[in-house]
Amino acid sequence: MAVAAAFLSSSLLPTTPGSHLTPFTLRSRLRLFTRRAVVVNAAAATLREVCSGRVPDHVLQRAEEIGYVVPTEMQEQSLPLLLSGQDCILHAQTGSGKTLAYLLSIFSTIDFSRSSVQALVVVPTRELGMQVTKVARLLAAKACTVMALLDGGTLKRQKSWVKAEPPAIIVATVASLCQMVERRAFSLQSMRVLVIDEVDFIFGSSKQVSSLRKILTSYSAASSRQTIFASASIPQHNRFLHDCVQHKWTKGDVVHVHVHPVQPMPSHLCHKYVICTKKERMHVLLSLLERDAPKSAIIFVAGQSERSKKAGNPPSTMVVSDFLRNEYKGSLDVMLLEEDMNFNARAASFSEVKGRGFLLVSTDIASRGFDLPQTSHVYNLDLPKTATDYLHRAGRTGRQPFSRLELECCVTTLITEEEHFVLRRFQNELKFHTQEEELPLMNCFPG
Ligand SMILES: Nc1ncnc2c1ncn2[C@@H]1O[C@H](COP(=O)(O)OP(=O)(O)OP(=O)(O)O)[C@@H](O)[C@H]1O
Repeated sequence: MAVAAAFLSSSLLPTTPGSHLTPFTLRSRLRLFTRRAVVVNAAAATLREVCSGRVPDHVLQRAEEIGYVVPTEMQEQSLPLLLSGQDCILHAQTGSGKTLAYLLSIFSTIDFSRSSVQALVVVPTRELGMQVTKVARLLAAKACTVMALLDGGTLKRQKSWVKAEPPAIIVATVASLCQMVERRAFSLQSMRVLVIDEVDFIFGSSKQVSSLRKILTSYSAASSRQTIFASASIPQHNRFLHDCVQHKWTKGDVVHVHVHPVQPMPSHLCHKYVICTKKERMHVLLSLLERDAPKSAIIFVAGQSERSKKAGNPPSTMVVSDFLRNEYKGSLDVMLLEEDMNFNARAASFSEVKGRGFLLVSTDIASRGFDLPQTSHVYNLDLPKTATDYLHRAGRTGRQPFSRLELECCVTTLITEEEHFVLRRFQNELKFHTQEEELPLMNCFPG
């Protein structure tokens, strides 16, 4: 199996305070790691072999039944480190299988017979939390309890459950977790693994950052747990690595597993753009949908501004989904996912979308971690705000690690003439190529 060199940036950290690495030590450390990775790859053909002796057999058996037989490239590179208990920053492309990697690390560490919170996975959105919980429960197969503490109305009930019988694994959003810990529903003193998924996103939110710091330093100590950060994008990762050690979010020997460091965008995705006016956008989208005939698609729309909310306007997501419900004549179900929907409606939308052909109209809440492997097309009806947002939106397609060539995975962005330079900037930053598409023939232009 081919190996891309992972870049272990822990090698960039001074091993003792004040010490510095010379280019020589850096080179020799990298050589050492590359050699070690090759050895691991030569010997490791299956997930079972990579995890052998570390992950309980019943979990590996469940993994195989689900279809996780061969490790992805990022799993091959990270699992030997994760399963040795090393603190890790998993920095790898969207759809590379980070969830399974950190969950296997959790299952290798927890004591299935103990009733205490031993592992915590922190996620930025309810939907990602629901997804991670589902995979964890599938793997655990009732050998331990996995509880989801996600924002919504059930927290009160969960407080009594968690007190009566603490689950071994908790998957939580930052706000729900802090609410529970502060109300002393449970303690994190016996936590042995802490995972922060989409770490750059959570750190990027000024609302969540102080709570996140508490989770990292006040509720338990880095020395008593394994800490794992995951994301496809960790801007200024050397700085982040430095902060991890400096602020004691991790142990001093944290490892940065950086898979495909020079190519953040998965290479199997194709990128296109169509230049049109804002007025033409929805009709252009309709024609694209008719022409592309996606298996399933996510249509990203900008979130509603406070000003527009105050003016009583409907959110763009609703306008677009109503338009598609009226005009789209294909067989896919039009679904809507949006921040302001209540918990039950969001949960229903999210579960309905699974298993059927869909056109999901959403804001960026669907751009992080969402795993809907049947998504063949992504449409950016509005240009994302940053290159990182583009990366995560694009990464909602092409998510079947071993059958990528069977499905055409396309990201199409609708832009005005004036926005073209922004797309070019994203292209340079993320190192991908976009191709201009002719404006598709439209049945009816807006009057
Ligand atoms: N070893 C494997 N064999 C087969 N499928 C796998 C394997 N590992 C992961 N997958 C599948 O690959 C898809 C992507 O995995 P996952 O959601 O963990 O990606 P990710 O790296 O977390 O992506 P993102 O950064 O977008 O959140 C999922 O559908 C998952 O079930």
